Amino acid sequence: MARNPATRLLRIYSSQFKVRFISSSNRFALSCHEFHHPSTQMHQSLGFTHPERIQLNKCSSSGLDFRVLNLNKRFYCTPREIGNSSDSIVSEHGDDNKIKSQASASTTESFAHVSALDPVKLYRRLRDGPISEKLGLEECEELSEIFHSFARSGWASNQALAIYISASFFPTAAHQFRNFFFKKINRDTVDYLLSLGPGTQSERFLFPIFVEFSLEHFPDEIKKFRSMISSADLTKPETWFPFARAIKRKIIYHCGPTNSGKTYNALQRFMEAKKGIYCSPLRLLAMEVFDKVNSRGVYCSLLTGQEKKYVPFGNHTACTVEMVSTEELYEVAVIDEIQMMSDLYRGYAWTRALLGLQADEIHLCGDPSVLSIVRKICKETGDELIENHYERFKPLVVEAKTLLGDIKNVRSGDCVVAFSRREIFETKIAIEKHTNHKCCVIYGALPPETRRHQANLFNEQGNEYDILVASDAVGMGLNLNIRRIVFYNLSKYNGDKMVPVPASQVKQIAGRAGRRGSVYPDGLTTTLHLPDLDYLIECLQKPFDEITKVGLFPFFEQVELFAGQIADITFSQLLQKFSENCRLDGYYFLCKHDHIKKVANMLEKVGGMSLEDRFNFCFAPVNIRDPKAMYHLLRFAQSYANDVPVSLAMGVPRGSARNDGELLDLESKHQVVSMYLWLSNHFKEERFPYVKKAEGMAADIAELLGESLIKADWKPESRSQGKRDRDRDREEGYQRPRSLVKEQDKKRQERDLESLGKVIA
Ligand SMILES: Nc1ncnc2c1ncn2[C@@H]1O[C@H](COP(=O)(O)OP(=O)(O)OP(=O)(O)O)[C@@H](O)[C@H]1O
Ligand SMILES: [Mg+2]
Repeated sequence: MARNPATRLLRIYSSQFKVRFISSSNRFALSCHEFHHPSTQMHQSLGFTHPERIQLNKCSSSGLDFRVLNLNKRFYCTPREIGNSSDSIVSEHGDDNKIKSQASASTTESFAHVSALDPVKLYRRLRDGPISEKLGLEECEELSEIFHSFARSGWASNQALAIYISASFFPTAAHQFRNFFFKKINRDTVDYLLSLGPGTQSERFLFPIFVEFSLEHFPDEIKKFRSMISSADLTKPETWFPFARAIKRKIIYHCGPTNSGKTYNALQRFMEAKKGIYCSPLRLLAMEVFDKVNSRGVYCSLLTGQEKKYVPFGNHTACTVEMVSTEELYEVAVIDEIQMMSDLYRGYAWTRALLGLQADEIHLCGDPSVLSIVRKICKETGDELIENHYERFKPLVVEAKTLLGDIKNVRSGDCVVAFSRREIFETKIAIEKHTNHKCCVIYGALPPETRRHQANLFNEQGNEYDILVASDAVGMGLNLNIRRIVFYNLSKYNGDKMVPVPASQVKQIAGRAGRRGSVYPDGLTTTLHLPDLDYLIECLQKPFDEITKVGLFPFFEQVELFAGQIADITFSQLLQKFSENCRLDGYYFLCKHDHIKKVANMLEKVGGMSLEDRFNFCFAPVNIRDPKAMYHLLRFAQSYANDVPVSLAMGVPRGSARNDGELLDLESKHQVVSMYLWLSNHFKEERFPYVKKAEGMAADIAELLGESLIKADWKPESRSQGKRDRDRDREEGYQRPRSLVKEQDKKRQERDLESLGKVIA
């Protein structure tokens, strides 16, 4: 009669161990205070110390599989090994592959067939089989560990998306799967799973069974998630614009570095066309084109988020890229600064313009970084692509001498670029105090009108305003009379910490110097501090990175469709869910929208707003770090939702600013007025009856700001920068404006004058 292996084992082991037989089945628990080492060899090889806790996972005619719990190691003994009491060899299932394979070779005999089973069959066998016999405590523990690891597996959760098990539902599904398993598992499967242990192997084994289980148990969840996913489908964005697809478009990519005539050439075609649209990255640039084109006798209207200037009989429009219509037909469209498709926040506007414009000819102007992705897009859209490559009119020369850390070394025609408002004002004040130069100032928070005024003041020859102090706001496309760009520093605050300014941005800013047609056709660039020079040179020499993804953002209709799948959720949560679940093709990314979510959160307080109004309000141009501006936006939304005329309820100061606080207040007030104008252009105009008043206020504030900047000789503050700078000063010991410097200091000083006169193409 075949002996029960357990009994045999017990007997064999009895000669070596003192074993307490706990389970009535062939599963054991040995507690090690009763464990005696069978031989010195075993004792040495395992290094057991008393007391040990042993769990026997498996004992059959093929051998003994057990785990030393307090070592958390698994071992396997073959019957021969077990039987040979004097030479007991115990193999460890662990890091040692040799031992592992020896173990699994033995395992093969008993339960390896489980791994070869078709998961569908295995699942059905489990499902239709009897309720499983009770598992031992230790076995339960280990199985639990395996399932726990499965439920937390990123791989499994990711794979589950393919059968429409969402990432948020996956842990629940995995838990129910575990319960099912515990109820229905059979001995071989337990043994096999235990032999795999928690981790990759068991996950790979369990997953197909999980799929079968899920398909049968969660049809509703799967259906729901499937329709949610299909409503958050952002794949194939080229199919969103069937009218553009119906046109055989000719795309001309004007590809080259700054100051190479890209925009100029595109605008030539724009002006020749019967009907044209120019899409600008900035209001200021749209205004510049609007002026230039009209001055050439081509009637051109202006359309930005804030202003509509219709020129009678005009068939041309200069607009900001966000405002471009994909419904109108044009002969020629120009999309300037096309590399902005990859912008993390605003990229979607360029992508939409490229995919959706209904134009016979589309001129793209930009650096080469998105050329290969534009090629791919044109393949998908079926458009013809023509590439025109450009070189800089004049080389940009790096002055290796730098300003030697002394701002007094500025010269007429210099533009000093700094990356914070505080540094801009500090520089302006220092220059005006220590030299005979006067400064114009351009930075992002200034209204475009004021920036334009400052730019004109600087561009005009024969006045004392011959230095420009600016932020990276001068970086894009503008044509200024700059002889030399001087980088005050080359690092900036990214909202979290100081980081080096990206090379592409450095190139773009430096490219403002020596524009063709300006009074200084030879461009120079340098840094204030010598140690920053190498980084400047490095940036200018660096080839353009190839962009691999461009931005997308859903239309309202897509968000609405998605919202239909989910009940009782705030708008900000809805956006979050959308971003978690949306599907995108390989070379698209979903644009960041944290600022939109912040506004959405604030607007939660406003009841009675339709989803569409909410969506559109969230795009209003507001500085989310400016509490005053946020307060006014909330007020506008409340009035709008309550169906009462939206009032401005804000006064304009009588005179120009006398200190930085007042200057900040003017900036902030202009932003509120600008927001009002934007809303009036995006919602029913009759609900915003004070547009005229707002336009007047915007002009007055812009003028006051201009006057204030000319007078400004006070120490700058800033809404958030002040605190940040204080924190930074505390942390790092403020000596002078940060630069990249500290780390690379010594190395660079050695090389400084070597690169004198270095010419960068
Ligand atoms: N063929 C030309 N004749 C006269 N002026 C030109 C010509 N091409 C370009 N320019 C002038 O050269 C300057 C730079 O040209 P443009 O603005 O087109 O450069 P860009 O390559 O678009 O630069 P960025 O990348 O900085 O936008 C402009 O003032 C433009 O008017
Ligand atoms: Mg340009």
